[in-house]
Amino acid sequence: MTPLDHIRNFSIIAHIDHGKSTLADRLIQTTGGLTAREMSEQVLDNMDIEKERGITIKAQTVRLDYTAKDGQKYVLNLMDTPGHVDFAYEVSRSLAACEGALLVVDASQGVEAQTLANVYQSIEYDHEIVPVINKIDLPAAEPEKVKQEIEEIIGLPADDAVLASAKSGIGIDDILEALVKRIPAPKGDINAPLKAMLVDSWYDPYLGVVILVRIIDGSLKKGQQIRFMQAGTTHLIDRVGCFRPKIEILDSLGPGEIGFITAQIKEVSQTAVGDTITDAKNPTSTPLPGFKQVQPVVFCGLFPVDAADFDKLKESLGKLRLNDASFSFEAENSAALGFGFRCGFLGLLHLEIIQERLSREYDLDLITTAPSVVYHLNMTHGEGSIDLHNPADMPDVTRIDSIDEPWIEATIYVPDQYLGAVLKLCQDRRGIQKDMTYVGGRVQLLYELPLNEVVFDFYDRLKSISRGYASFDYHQIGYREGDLVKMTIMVNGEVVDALSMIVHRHAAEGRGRQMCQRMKDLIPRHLFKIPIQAAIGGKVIARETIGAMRKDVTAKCYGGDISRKKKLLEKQKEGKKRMRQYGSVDIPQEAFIAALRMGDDS
Ligand SMILES: Nc1nc2c(ncn2[C@@H]2O[C@H](COP(=O)(O)OP(=O)(O)OP(=O)(O)O)[C@@H](O)[C@H]2O)c(=O)[nH]1
Repeated sequence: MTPLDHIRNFSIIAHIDHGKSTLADRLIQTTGGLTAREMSEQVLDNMDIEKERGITIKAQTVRLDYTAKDGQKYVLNLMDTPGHVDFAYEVSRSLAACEGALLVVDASQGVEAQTLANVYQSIEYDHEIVPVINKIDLPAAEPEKVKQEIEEIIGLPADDAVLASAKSGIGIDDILEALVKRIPAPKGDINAPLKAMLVDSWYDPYLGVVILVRIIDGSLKKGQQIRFMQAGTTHLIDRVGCFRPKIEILDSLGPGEIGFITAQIKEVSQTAVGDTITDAKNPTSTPLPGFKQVQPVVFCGLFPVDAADFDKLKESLGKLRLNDASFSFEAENSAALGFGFRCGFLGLLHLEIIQERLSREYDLDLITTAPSVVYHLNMTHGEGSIDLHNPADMPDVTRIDSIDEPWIEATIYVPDQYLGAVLKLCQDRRGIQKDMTYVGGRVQLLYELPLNEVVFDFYDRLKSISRGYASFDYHQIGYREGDLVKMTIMVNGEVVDALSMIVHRHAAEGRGRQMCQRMKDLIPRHLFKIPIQAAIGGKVIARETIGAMRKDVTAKCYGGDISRKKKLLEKQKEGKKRMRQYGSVDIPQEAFIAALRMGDDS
């Protein structure tokens, strides 16, 4: 156990790509957590996808030993935090376990939307914040300008900001000293009953469920009976340890310390993040406030391209959920796509990551239906209100009084040469401008937007119209009534349930036309005409027709017998009739995928 005044708990907060993971690696290397040889690039990002995309998904904690210039030995607990908006809740829980934060800002980019969102959270937790201006090795670095931005935009003094390059190792010692000197030591009472925060948990194939804890009071050791206060369950601790980043087993964890425990727990779902862990026999009387439960906000259907893969998909989703309690799935049946699952995600990136892991790690070929948000339907005839997760399930309009949709408040930073395009994008997406401020050569925009307009492709569009320079962050601000309708797509008179979507009435026609055109290009000609229609209720708002392909059955009978020719033509007609009768149109899988991939030209 480390004495309280020799512990420092901190997280690193930054906008995506400003160098958090590189800095974390450098700190681990400098304090001897890993030798240079062991140091594979970015050890904290340990999932393949994280490495490839260069983003951090799961927050990790590493214990560092540091002998400061004052000759004292300190234990520094570093919590890595993810940078993407979809995972903002993980930032929040890591911050709750610390007393301070390193605020990393890229010297060539300056303060970005996420820097701001994260730093405000950190301020809410009363953290001591140490600004670090990273990447000063870059020729485009402008540390003085960035200091000014930190002061003007965030309102933090930046005189003593540390200038650093995580890549070339400049300023690393200064950062370590600043951590010891400026971040306060944790408080706690070893003699009080155990009180610890369940910070995070994940499934490890060798250890079972691993629980990351921050001890407030008391201590934790092997063989101790603990109770999760919120869940009301009791468990026997079988391991106590920390990450350096390699696992190290410890005798115990004391106040102020961060480490992990295992207690033969089989599923992550049994461990609620934010729960208070206490001693089963001598419990604390005051549990921690806990965290808000995260709710999936974006839903879509996942269907196997090959129907035989259904069981495999089910099993794979179950495995993924073991480690990610924030996504949900339940079986769904679509007339167009067969058996699949309706899945809920924290955002589009989360959706893409799960989708990619399913195809890469589990070798599954999938069709994803259009992502949708959760609508509140206020029903007539005293039926109350219901949550709609799947547009295909929308009840008859006569039973619906009004529809509420989720709204967000978005902060966008954009260099002023792209301002016009960004304003237009926000306007097109029904945005309401709340504020616009100039900071240096950039503009900070505050917009209220319906989430439904953002989930499709807003982020991608924003990046492409600003050549990657705009940054974006958002949080939900509640539900508002909207003039929303369900649009269905009919192919040959039959509703294709997988293509149903909820849209704003004014956008319906445009979207409908676009869908019909895409389907027209993608469905091959058949022996009969195929109308493709977009409709609201019974009313068709857009229509395309795929012309019939006339198979030249008579081609083979050159010359000769007219009666034989006639007979063949008759037969062909019959065939046509049968096709029409069944109403069966072969829609290739690519058609769904392409039709659902709106955006490229919307
Ligand atoms: N030139 C230079 N490049 C750096 C420095 N620090 C990080 N980088 C590079 O910047 C890119 C982003 O760094 P990461 O450490 O992955 O950024 P991050 O903030 O952890 O990103 P997320 O994990 O996605 O939130 C990488 O290509 C790094 O090699 C630096 O000091 N100088």
